[in-house]
Amino acid sequence: MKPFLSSLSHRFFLALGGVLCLAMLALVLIARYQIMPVLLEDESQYASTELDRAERAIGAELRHMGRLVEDWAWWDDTYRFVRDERPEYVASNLYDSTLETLDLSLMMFVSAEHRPYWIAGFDDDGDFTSCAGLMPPCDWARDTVELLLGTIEAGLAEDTHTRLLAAPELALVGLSPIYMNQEEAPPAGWLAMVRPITPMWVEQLRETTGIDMTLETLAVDGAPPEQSLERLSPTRMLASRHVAALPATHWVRIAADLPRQRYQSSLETFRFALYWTGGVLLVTLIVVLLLLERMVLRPLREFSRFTQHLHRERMAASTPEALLKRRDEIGTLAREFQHLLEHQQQQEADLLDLSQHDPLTGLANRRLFDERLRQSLDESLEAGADVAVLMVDIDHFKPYNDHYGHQAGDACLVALADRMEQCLGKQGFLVARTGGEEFSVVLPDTPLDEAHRHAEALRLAVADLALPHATSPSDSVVTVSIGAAARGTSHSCDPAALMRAADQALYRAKESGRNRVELHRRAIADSAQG
Ligand SMILES: Nc1nc2c(ncn2[C@@H]2O[C@H](COP(=O)(O)OP(=O)(O)OP(=O)(O)O)[C@@H](O)[C@H]2O)c(=O)[nH]1
Repeated sequence: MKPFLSSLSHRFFLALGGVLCLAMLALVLIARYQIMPVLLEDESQYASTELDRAERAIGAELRHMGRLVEDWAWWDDTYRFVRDERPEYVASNLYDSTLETLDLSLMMFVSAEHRPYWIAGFDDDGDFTSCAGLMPPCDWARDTVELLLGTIEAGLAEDTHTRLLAAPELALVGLSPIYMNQEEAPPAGWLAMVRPITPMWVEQLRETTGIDMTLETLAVDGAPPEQSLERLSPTRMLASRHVAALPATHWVRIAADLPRQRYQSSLETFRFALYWTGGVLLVTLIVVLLLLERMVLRPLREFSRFTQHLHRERMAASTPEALLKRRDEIGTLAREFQHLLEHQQQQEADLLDLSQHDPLTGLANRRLFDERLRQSLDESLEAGADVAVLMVDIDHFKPYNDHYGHQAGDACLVALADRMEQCLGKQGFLVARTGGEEFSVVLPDTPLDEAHRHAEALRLAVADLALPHATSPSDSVVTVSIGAAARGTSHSCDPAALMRAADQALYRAKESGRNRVELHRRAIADSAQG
């Protein structure tokens, strides 16, 4: 089985998949370390703004409280009342419906000597009590009264002063010095008003601000963190802020339950962008792979199939037309490959030609002659036909060479080869140069007598060339001696035996004076039989 990575498409798939994963990882990291912190910071600012609004709303209530306490404190009747000059003040002003109307749980008049002068308010059971000082039945107000007296003594209430009260109950407190016509100090006393922070009051604040807030008391040593943000769920968060209150060790915690709408919508937008980016990258990956498959891999596979076919079949095939026609790099490669292929095929043909032909005369060489003779013998045996061979040898060629030179000897060989080719080659017989000055001819489907006629014609044709041979002891021109043998239909023999028979006939021709044809008429024995 081929390894997975040996395929280009697999490698591209892995590489592009890797790029896709890296891109997605980069997006996730950007989201985690760049976008999310910005979103969370934006959310913190939103929470801070909402807490500011809540605090401003409470501040507005406190200012309203301040104006109310000032109105009463700077009223002449109040001034005279705390100076013991208007005893009917209590009966005409300090009754339960007054406090109910003003939404107060306690009103306290303090004398210039910092003593509770008059206390009016609702006790823990909601009963209205009114007392000339801190005494029964106004004992329920002791803690608040002492806390407020302490504040006045600490000099905090030289001007109108409002604070949140955290204990003993959650309330708004307004303190103001009592003056006649807003004259300057010393004041005739102080007036304190306490407005309880009831669930209804908080509900009103929620409606006014649109913020789902709660207020609660917190008693801690030291200052609590000014602001905190707790993300309760993907959709809700709890922002809280601590506001200083009375007594000094206490704080009022404003907690706002806020929607995480902005964060959620930003997150949604980002997720949308992320999914789209991922989707686009994925589609790009698929398109790139498809294009790669179509434009590169498929032609390459076709090319590879072609070369495998070429290798297997060893045939003179041509590169597929579709590849040759391409205008891209693969087309260039295919055309270059085709040039190489043609060049190689040409070289192979040249080599084959060289390996089968004699370079001097261009005739078939011994290798091709042997091959063709064996083929002719096999075919004629099946067809029941004769096969004849001629062995042709130039007479006295050594003296020719010696006299005219080797080059002239070569020219003589070429001239004789041409003549033999004209004489017999044109008739379809294979003429071969099988030795230095020796030629052989194979004559398929030719009985010995007919071979004799061809041999005789050849001998005369050579003599007709009239190539002068001044040093020949037997003639004045170049002549040849020919030995002929044939394998009849009645018996079989191997090529060597047939050639030996022809050679014996040639020997006799030489012995008998040369420039003649001799036939081997006896039965030819196979080489194996000796
Ligand atoms: N020029 C040339 N001479 C060749 C070539 N091949 C063989 N020869 C010569 O052919 C001659 C053959 O001589 P021999 O075999 O002695 O016989 P011959 O002189 O032809 O005499 P007979 O065959 O008996 O008639 C030698 O001198 C070789 O050098 C060749 O390619 N070119």
